[in-house]
Order: sequence, then C-alpha cells, then structure tokens
Amino acid sequence: MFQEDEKRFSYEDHKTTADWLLSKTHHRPLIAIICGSGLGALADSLKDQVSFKYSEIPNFPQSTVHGHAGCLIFGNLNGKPCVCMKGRFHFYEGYPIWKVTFPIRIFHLLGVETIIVTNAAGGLNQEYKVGDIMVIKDHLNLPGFAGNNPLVGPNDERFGTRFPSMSDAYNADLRKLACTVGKELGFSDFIREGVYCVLSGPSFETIAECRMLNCLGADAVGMSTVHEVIVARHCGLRVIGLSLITNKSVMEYDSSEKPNHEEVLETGKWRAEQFQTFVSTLVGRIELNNNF
Ligand SMILES: O=P(O)(O)O[C@H]1O[C@H](CO)[C@@H](O)[C@H]1O
Ligand SMILES: Nc1nc2[nH]cnc2c(=O)[nH]1
Repeated sequence: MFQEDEKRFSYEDHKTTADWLLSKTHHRPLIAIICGSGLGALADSLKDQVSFKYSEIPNFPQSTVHGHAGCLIFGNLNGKPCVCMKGRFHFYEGYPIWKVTFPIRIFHLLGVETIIVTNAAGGLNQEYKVGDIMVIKDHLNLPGFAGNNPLVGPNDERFGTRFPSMSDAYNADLRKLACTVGKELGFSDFIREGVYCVLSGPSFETIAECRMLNCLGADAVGMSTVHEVIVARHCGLRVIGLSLITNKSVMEYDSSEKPNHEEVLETGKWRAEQFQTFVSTLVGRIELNNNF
C-alpha cells in the first residue's frame, strides 16, 4: 500500500485528466453512471454521444474484465447531460484501491452532482430472484474492516474532509424516487431495497461465507461499488446504487449450483431492456443544479 502511495495521483493530476476531457467535448455532465458487469448497453442509449477509449484518456486505468468495454461516453439521457463509464475497475484486477476510484474524482471535477452506480451481484437474501433489481440502502465494506478503504493515505481537503460520514451514503430521496419510478413502470415485482456487501474477489464466495454475510445483514454480494461510493461521498456527490441480482448465492451444501461470470453476463443481457428503461426514467426525474 505504501509503495503505491508514492505514485498516487495528485490533485493536479486529476485536474489534468478533467481539463483534457473538458477540452475534447462540449458536454458538461451533471449525472455520472457506472455500468456494472454486463450492463454496458445502458451507455448505448445516450444521445449525441462523444466517446473516449480509456486508453486515450490521460492517467486513466484500463478495463481488463470481460463485460467491461473500457470507454467513457458523454451524452444526453432522457434530456439530462450524463457521462457513462462503460466498464469499471476492480481491486481484484490488481489496481490499488485509489486507482479503482480515480474516475469518481474526475466526475466531481467535471461538475457532476449525482452518480448512479450499478453492479451485478449475487443474491444472498433468500427471497430474491435472479433478475431482481435491488436499490442499495446501505453497504458493508468488508475489505474496509482490514484497512482497505480508498481514503487511506494523505487527505487532500480540496476533495473532501478527513472523516466523511457514511450513514447517509445512499441518498434517501433518490432511493424513494427509484422505488416510485419502479412502481410507475410496473416493475414492483422485481424491485427490492437492500444492503450490498463488497468482497475483494475474484473468487466467488464459499457456502459458509454466504451464510455468514447473510447473517451479518447483507442482501447481495459483489466485488465493486462500495469503494466508488465512499470516494463519491467524500467529494460531495449524491449517490444512488442499483444491483442487478444476476445469480443466487449458493447457501446449501447439497446444491450443485456454482456462480460463474457467464451467468452474470447472461442475466445482464436478459434484463437489459428493463434495466435501461428504469435508469433512463430515473435520470429523467432527477432534479439537478444543486436542487437537493
Ligand atoms: O460489480 P460489477 O462490476 O458489476 O461485476 C460483478 O460481476 C463480476 C463477477 O461476475 C465481478 O466483477 C462483480 O463485482
Ligand atoms: N462476489 C460476488 N460477486 C458477484 N457478482 C455477480 N454475482 C456475484 C456473486 O455471486 N458474488
């Protein structure tokens, strides 16, 4: 961790990336969207697109996971100026945790106010079905218990305070709005609200781990999102998180089920249209310009 600290990007490095992007596009996004595994189709619905491969953006890491295309797309979604990450970075790819969350501070410097963080997750809650969309109410940062928090290291006050609160990480108004929009779209049967737990991955959970996480109060488990949310809250972004339950976590020793990435991507494809409609309707209804 400390070796990596030496190469940590400074505030000025972040500015370089943000200014480069602002100089290359006329878009001025107020909403950022991170597409989870298999959910990249969401980005394709942006109108008037300006797209950058991660490899051409100064300081940007590269996507290495199947189902994460690796481009940053600017455009309008349902009339709102958005920027969309088609592909995110994960700790298990070998990136230090501050690099995983690097784009979040770029969004802040671009003028983004609200971030929609999506992911594919395993369903620990026994009432959840594959294809359910869980509005994230709260999270468990298990790697954080062992010191893996993206804010570890020197704090630059220009981004945020040393000790940010996380009791209000997932904005209550936006969660309410998501549930209302879900009802209006007739999606109530598969919209849930629950707690997301992050693990480092890349191995999926054992049966004992799934049982433990469920006892701890987690409804869904994944390998992303939480670090991004912590950094987003640190720099004052308003957050809404959405998990697509792509598989049921295996909780019984006589089960022959095994979680796998192909199933995760398949569920993403299967629910893509409704997921897109849900996010796009939500975006259309989000109030902007610090009106919160
Ligand atoms: O969280 P996202 O990026 O949606 O991806 C989830 O799906 C992958 C496992 O299939 C892991 O990367 C897990 O975190
Ligand atoms: N850790 C974890 N990540 C996932 N991403 C999608 N499904 C799963 C899962 O079952 N476990």
